[in-house]
Amino acid sequence: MKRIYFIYNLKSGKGTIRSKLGDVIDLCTKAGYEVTARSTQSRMDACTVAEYACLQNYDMIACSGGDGTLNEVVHGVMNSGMSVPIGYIPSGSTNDFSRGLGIPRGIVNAAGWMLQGGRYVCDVGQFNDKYFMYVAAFGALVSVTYETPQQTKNVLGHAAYILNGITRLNTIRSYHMRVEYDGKCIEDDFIFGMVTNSASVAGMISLENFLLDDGVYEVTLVKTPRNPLDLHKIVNSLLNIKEDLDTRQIKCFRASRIRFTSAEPVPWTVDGECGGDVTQAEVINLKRAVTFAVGQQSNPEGT
Ligand SMILES: Nc1ncnc2c1ncn2[C@@H]1O[C@H](COP(=O)(O)OP(=O)(O)OP(=O)(O)O)[C@@H](O)[C@H]1O
Repeated sequence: MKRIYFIYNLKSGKGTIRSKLGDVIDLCTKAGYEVTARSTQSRMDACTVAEYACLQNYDMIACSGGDGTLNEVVHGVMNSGMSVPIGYIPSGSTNDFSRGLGIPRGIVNAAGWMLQGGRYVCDVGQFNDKYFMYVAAFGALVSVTYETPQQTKNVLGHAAYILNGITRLNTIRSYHMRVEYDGKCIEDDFIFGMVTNSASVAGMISLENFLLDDGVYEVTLVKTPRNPLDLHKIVNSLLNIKEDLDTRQIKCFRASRIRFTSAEPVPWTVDGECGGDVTQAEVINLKRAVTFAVGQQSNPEGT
């Protein structure tokens, strides 16, 4: 019999998975799987368990939680060196990545969808020695995703990020950085930068024109504004990125390998979790490195 390992985080979002567990297990059973279920017991538990499930030759790993839980499961699968498909049932407070993958809303809908047989082979990001699925970022706005207290996120969701972000606008820091990619180099003062593979970041910033399996990232760098009007324009542009921007204040480009260097340590966030303070960040797109269980449509092989 096929075996599925279901990892769920009761601490993510509003804990909605708690009341849907029976339905998810029933769907997996009806789809022909023997189910092993485990609630995450601490930070990084999902990583350890996902690696274990891969090494035990489970046929699929299902996980329910937010972007942080998914990130840990991806770490586990990558660490195992195996390509066991991941089924993702979003139940966090923002679930940025799920929008890009097209996962239907609602826990039961998402669970049914991941069991339909399609496979999507997706790029994974490497940020120094960490992996990420949809964003590595530094500076203003994005730091709110991991500095917003979990309890506030659970109760207020997106609104928590926005409130927290606005209260920080007057304390924005600037970082002098050298950014190297594809034989090019930009050196300037930046308040914000992000490397993304996602339809949205922090539930606020919406991006279009991206592919999750093309081996390249969208990079957005925001130069330090010279006055409050500049800052206002930047925030407006960032909250509604409809196409590639390359204005005086915002630099956008695509690349598969980017190196950020600074004299002082810069705090980064990786998939909404703390990524550490570093003077050098090497960001690499690992093309089509992890497989997701998705609906009925698979992405074409080798594109
Ligand atoms: N039993 C536990 N006790 C405390 N923390 C846990 C436990 N299990 C998992 N965690 C941690 O909870 C954190 C938040 O999880 P997750 O990101 O999935 O939810 P979220 O923050 O609500 O969603 P999102 O990232 O989409 O906003 C993760 O860093 C994870 O390691």
